[in-house]
Amino acid sequence: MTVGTATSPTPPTAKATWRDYLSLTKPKVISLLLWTTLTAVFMAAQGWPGETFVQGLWLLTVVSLAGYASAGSAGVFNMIIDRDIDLKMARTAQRPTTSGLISTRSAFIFGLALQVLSFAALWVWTTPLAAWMSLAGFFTYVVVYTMWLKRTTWHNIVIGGAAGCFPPLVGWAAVTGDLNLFAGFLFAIIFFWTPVHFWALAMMIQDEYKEVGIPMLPVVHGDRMTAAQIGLYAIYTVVLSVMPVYFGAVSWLYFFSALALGGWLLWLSWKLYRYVMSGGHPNKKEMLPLYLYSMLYLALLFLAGAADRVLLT
Ligand code: HEM
Ligand SMILES: CC(C)=CCC/C(C)=C/CC/C(C)=C/COP(=O)(O)OP(=O)(O)O
Repeated sequence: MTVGTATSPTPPTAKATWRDYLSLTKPKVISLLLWTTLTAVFMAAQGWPGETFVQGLWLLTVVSLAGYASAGSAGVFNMIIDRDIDLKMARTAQRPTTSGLISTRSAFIFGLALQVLSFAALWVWTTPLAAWMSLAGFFTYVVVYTMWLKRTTWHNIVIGGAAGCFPPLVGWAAVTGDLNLFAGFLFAIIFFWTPVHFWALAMMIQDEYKEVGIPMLPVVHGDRMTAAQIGLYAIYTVVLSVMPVYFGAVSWLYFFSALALGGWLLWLSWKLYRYVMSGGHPNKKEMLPLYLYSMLYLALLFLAGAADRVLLT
């Protein structure tokens, strides 16, 4: 997490570098989004995703670059739309769109170019459905979450969080040109995981959200309600994560991994719930483990899914 301090706009003489443009794409967040895309490629292919080594490598390269460009473009538009509130929060005040280092016009052209290139590349070199799925993710994040829900309701990240569920569908559709029930489970797992991931963080930085009037759950309904909702969503996530085993889509390797990983997610959520219910105040020491583990959880769960389907199913 980057923690900065609000500063005045950068002088117009300062020149943006490629690193500044890269930062608009939210690279760290994308790394996990892309991981869910690439592991889904292997889950769909149930092996190397091509008839020859080169074919598979080509598909992985296209999906990685186009997936990055699409999610990156969504990040760029998010930073353009949110530049007024980003300027007022220490965590986001240094962004090139808020400091004025990159103009709105340049950011817009950059974001649009990334999205157009990504859509075309997925369409031409993978499948049209993969291109549509990435556009759906982009639309959900930029329009549904950022423009509509983020500033209006605490349900913002539950509904808007659907954006982050599209990357595995992009990977799956890139291989098969189709979607199935298992791909639907991958979508659902991320859908229910997102509130656990985000609300743990939102509790820590709720003062900033409050100051800029963003109605995140801890701001609107307090810590107890947030801790309870985190617990509920953690239960949904773990239950959903083991369900594909029942349908025979994955086997024991995934099953035991999902149980172990999920067990720890439940334990950390329970610990947080107990702490908050006993009157404890949200702080880094208490919230950080769940926030950080949530990301490891998702990464390892998807890895287990890919390993299982490639080696065993
Ligand atoms: C609407 C849904 C989501 C919201 C509101 C959200 C919000 C956030 C926020 C505010 C941060 C802190 C970033 C920072 O410190 O600048 C963060 C970090 C992160 N998020 Fe999410 N997130 C969401 C969904 C996702 C999804 C679906 C993924 C990947 C599958 C993801 C992966 C990450 C990663 C890897 C980080 C760590 C980034 C870092 O260390 O800088 N997030 N998230
Ligand atoms: C397939 C495809 C294109 C998917 C896009 C999915 C996507 C980009 C999800 C991002 C989730 C995320 C970082 C939310 C934080 O936004 P925020 O505005 O609450 O965070 P901030 O305050 O750090 O800007």
